[in-house]
Amino acid sequence: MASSVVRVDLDGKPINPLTICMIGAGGFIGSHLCEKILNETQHKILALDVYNDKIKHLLEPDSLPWAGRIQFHRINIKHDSRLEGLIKMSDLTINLAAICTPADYNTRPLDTIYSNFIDALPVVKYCSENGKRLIHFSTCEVYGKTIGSFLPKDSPLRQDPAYYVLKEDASPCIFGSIEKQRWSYACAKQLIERLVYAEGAENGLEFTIVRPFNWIGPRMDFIPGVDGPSEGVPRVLACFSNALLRREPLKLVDGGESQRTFVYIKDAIEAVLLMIENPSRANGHIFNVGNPNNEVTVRQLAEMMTAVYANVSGEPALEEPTVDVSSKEFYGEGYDDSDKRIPDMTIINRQLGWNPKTSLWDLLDSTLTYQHKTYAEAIKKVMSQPTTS
Ligand SMILES: NC(=O)c1ccc[n+]([C@@H]2O[C@H](COP(=O)([O-])OP(=O)(O)OC[C@H]3O[C@@H](n4cnc5c(N)ncnc54)[C@H](O)[C@@H]3O)[C@@H](O)[C@H]2O)c1
Ligand SMILES: O=C(O)[C@H]1O[C@H](OP(=O)(O)OP(=O)(O)OC[C@H]2O[C@@H](n3ccc(=O)[nH]c3=O)[C@H](O)[C@@H]2O)[C@H](O)[C@@H](O)[C@@H]1O
Repeated sequence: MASSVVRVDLDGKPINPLTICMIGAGGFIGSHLCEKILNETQHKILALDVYNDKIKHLLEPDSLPWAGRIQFHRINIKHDSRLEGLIKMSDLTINLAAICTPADYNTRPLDTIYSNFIDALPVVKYCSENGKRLIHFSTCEVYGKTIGSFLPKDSPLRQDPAYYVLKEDASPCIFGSIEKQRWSYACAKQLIERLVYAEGAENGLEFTIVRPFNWIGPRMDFIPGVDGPSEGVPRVLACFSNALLRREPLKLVDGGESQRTFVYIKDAIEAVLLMIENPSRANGHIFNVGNPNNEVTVRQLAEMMTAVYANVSGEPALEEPTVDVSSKEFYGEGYDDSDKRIPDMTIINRQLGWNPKTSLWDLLDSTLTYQHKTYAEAIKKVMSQPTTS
C-alpha cells in the first residue's frame, strides 16, 4: 500500500504526485507497472489500451484502496481523437503499445511497422507540441546481431566483450537483408528512437528511451488455445510454458543455440519507476534494462524450465523433453535471429544506481508456479475436449 510518508527521489527531493498517461497499460509490462505505481506511490494513471484483462484486478471493485487513481480508457491509438486530450491532461506519457511477438515480424510485417513506427508518431508529436515528458519503450532488438557474430567461428576475438556487449552510446545497429523480414520490428523501433531523439535535439522534447532485454514473468503473452488463439505463437516463455503444461516436448528453433539474458519483470519495473521519479537523471538518456548475469542459450533455458516445472508441478519431466525444429517450419520464410544479447549496464548504474537482483532459477520458479496455478486446470479441460477437424 502507498503510505502517506513523503517519498523522495535519488537526490533527496520530495516526489510530487504525477498524472501518467500509460499507453499499452493492459499488456504484460503495463500490468506490472500499474500494480507497482498503485501499490507504492500516489501517482494517478490514465490507462489506455484496447484490452484490459491483465489489469481487471486493479480496476474492480470500486472499493480497492487505489480506486480513483486509475482510469481505464479503451482506445486504439491508430484512430482516436481522445489521445491528444489525454496526453495534455498528464504530466508524463509512457508508450508501451506495440506488436512485439517475433512470429508477427515476418508474417505481418506491415502491421509490425505501422504499430511500432507510424502509430507511435502522434504520441511523440503530441508530447513535443504540448511540452510533455515521454518515456518511450524501444527494444534491445535495435542492436540486431553482434559484431562478433561476423567473425570466423574459431576466432578468439569472439570471447572479447568488445565484440558482443551492447552499449547504448557505442554499439551499431546490425540488421539482416530486407527479405529477412524479422528485422521489420527492430528497424521500425530504431527509426522511432531516432525521431524521439531528434525531437529532443531540435524541439526540446524531454524524453527517456527504454531498451528492455527479455523481461519475463507472470502474465506474459498468452497460452495458445486457453487465453489466446490456438495457432498463435507467443514469445519463448509462453511457448515453453504451454508445452510443459501440455506435457509436450519444447521446440528448439535451429538447435536452440541463440543466447539471451532474461530479467525478472519485477526487477525491471523498479528501473522504470526510478526513471519516472527521477526526470533530471533520466531525461535525454537511452537505457538498457536487463540482467547480464542471467545468460543462457535457448537450449539451456528449455532444460532449466523443464527442471523447474517438474519441481513446481510434481510431475516428472518427459524422457525426451525437447525437439528440434527449423526456423522456417516454426516461424516461416524471412525469420532471422539475434545471436547474443548482453546489456552494458554503465549508463543505468551511473544515472539511476539500478541493478537487477533475481537469478534465472528464482525467476523461473516464481513464474512457473504462477503458470501452473493459473493454467494447469484450464489446459486439462481444453485437452479433454474432442478436437474438431
Ligand atoms: N517484454 C519484453 O521483454 C520487451 C522487450 C523489448 C521491448 N519491449 C517493448 O515494451 C513494450 C511493451 O511490451 P509488452 O511485453 O508489455 O507487450 P504486450 O503485447 O503485452 O503489451 C502491449 C500492449 O499494447 C497494446 N496495444 C498495441 N497496439 C495498440 C493500439 N494501437 N492502441 C492501444 N493499445 C495498443 C496491446 O493491446 C497490449 O496490451 C512494447 O513496446 C515492446 O516492444 C518489451
Ligand atoms: O524480449 C525482448 O527483449 C525482445 O526480444 C523478443 O525477441 P526474442 O528474444 O527473439 O523472442 P522470443 O520469442 O522470446 O525468442 C527467444 C529465442 O527463443 C527461440 N524460440 C522461441 C520459441 C520457441 O518455442 N522455441 C524457440 O527456440 C527463438 O527462436 C529465439 O531464438 C521480442 O522481439 C520482443 O518481445 C522484444 O523486443
